[in-house]
Amino acid sequence: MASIIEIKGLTKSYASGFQALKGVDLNIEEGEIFALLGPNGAGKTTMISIICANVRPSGGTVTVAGHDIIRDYRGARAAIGLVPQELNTDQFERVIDTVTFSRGLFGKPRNDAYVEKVLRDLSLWDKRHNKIRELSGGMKRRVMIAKALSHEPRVLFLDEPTAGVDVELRRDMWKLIGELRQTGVTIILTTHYIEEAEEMADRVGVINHGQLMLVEDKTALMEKLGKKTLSIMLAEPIEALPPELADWDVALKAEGQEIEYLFDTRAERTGVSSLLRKLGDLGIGYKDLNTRQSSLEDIFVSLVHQEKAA
Ligand SMILES: Nc1ncnc2c1ncn2[C@@H]1O[C@H](COP(=O)(O)OP(=O)(O)OP(=O)(O)O)[C@@H](O)[C@H]1O
Repeated sequence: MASIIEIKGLTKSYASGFQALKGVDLNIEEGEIFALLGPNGAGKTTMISIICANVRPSGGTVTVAGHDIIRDYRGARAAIGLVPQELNTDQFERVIDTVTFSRGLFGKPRNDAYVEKVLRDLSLWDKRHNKIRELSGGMKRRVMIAKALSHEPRVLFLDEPTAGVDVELRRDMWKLIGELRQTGVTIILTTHYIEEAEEMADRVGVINHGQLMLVEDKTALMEKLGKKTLSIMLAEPIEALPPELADWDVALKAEGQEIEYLFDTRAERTGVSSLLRKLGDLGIGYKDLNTRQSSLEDIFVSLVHQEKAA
């Protein structure tokens, strides 16, 4: 697969002196769904804004479909459809007009058949004569996507496509994004929902403090994320872990009052019941148990640790 976006050594310092991006290298392959994950303030919006040529980089280069975002701004921008976080459209306009108008903004000749296809793909055709203010929240989001697709871009950016929407709408959106990729458009989305990346992405990039900390195939990343921690609160504290527990990934915590066991939820055998049996055999009693799914934050913490150790 050829890369449709090539980012090399990208940096951004804002006028305040704040360094929002610290040298990002990334290639996006044509036709993939790439999820950019990161906590608030990690630099996701800055990165997207630079690629979409809305914010000027401080250093590095970006090309989109072979067009340099600075030297060939128009060529690069024409290849991109951007769906921003906020709805930014005139509420009194009719659906079909706003989409047709957006196409015109990119200097594309009128093409009613294409606009119809986009509206049909997004299940908006029946609502084409409605004013945007008359639509539900989910439909308004779809209008934003239709606008972004109006000029036939090769890359579609979705900035937090499901932030603040209910579970049902989130699922609809995921289905829709999956369908859009069938049309051949490359999709890049930012999110801080792991589940969203899990559901849709081919590859995932994790950004934190302006640095791309990892870029990985989704399946490989989810193997790492699929870990759970079981905390076993002991009836009596112990001094050290008995050697008989060496087969399990356990650690002694809380001054010997707690055993923590890290296990893979996707494994055929999690080892939980055998561990508890073994504790019984060893005469180690416990008064409570709880499990916790590793979160994106855990991944960040472990990545940051690894970085520091290196
Ligand atoms: N115009 C600006 N001037 C100064 N600092 C800025 C500016 N825009 C963003 N920043 C800072 O850059 C950092 C990265 O912001 P950015 O919006 O890219 O993060 P993000 O990952 O998209 O977060 P969110 O999920 O909250 O949108 C933040 O610390 C933010 O405060």
